[in-house]
Amino acid sequence: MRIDVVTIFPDYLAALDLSLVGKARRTGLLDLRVHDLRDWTTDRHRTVDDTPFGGGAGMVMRPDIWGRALDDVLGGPPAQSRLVVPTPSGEVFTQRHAEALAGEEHLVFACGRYEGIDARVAEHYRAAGVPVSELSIGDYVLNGGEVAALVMIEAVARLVPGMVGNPESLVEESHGAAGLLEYPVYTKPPEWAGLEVPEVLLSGHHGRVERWRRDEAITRTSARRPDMIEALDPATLDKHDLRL
Ligand SMILES: Nc1ncccc1[N+](=O)[O-]
Repeated sequence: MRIDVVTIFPDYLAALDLSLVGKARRTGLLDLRVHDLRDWTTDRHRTVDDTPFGGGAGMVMRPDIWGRALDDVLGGPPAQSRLVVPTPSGEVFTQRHAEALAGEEHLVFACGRYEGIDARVAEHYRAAGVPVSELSIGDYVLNGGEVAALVMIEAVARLVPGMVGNPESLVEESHGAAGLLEYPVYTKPPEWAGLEVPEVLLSGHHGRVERWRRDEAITRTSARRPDMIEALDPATLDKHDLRL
């Protein structure tokens, strides 16, 4: 998979050189490239924004600059690229989106700052046949799309086959295939601060451990995310032998 990120703060994406994504880059699983939008400016001040038509506070990022940058970044191989625009006005990014994006050949993240990117940019590329996803990581306002891009890239990259050591661990985690929050986890020492590890986990009885974990996942999800319980389809409940 190839991922390009276009931003006026390329250093913000330096975190991607660490841990999972850093390893993927070294092993070639992930071809990740970060570009400075200002490299496509032509004026002395390397300007990327201007005042909004219709008035209002703040500045809007110019379509012509973004157009030159995205034409270059989208233009090369592979043939099918998806443009991802992190924005608070986007569809909320979930694990389902991460799974879908992990199946793409090429993702291009356009990180806007200020009041955002001129709306014609997304419109232009959609009309040109480029799939465009305007996605939000949550209902709060950041100063730009870079942090959101980091979040989405990490969520996507770890699903790329070969990225995570034990793919099995991807199933049980929160928001995983079962559509539930993960059960509580424990490790040594068996007693800490006067608190014991649940007896069943020390029993060595795998069937009972599995049952306890499933029940804990349901209890936790019901308490913290009743919306997720509502969204469960009966097939999932059956498949994972879950009883509400
Ligand atoms: N929440 C956000 N605020 C600013 C830019 C992008 C954002 N997002 O969620 O993708």
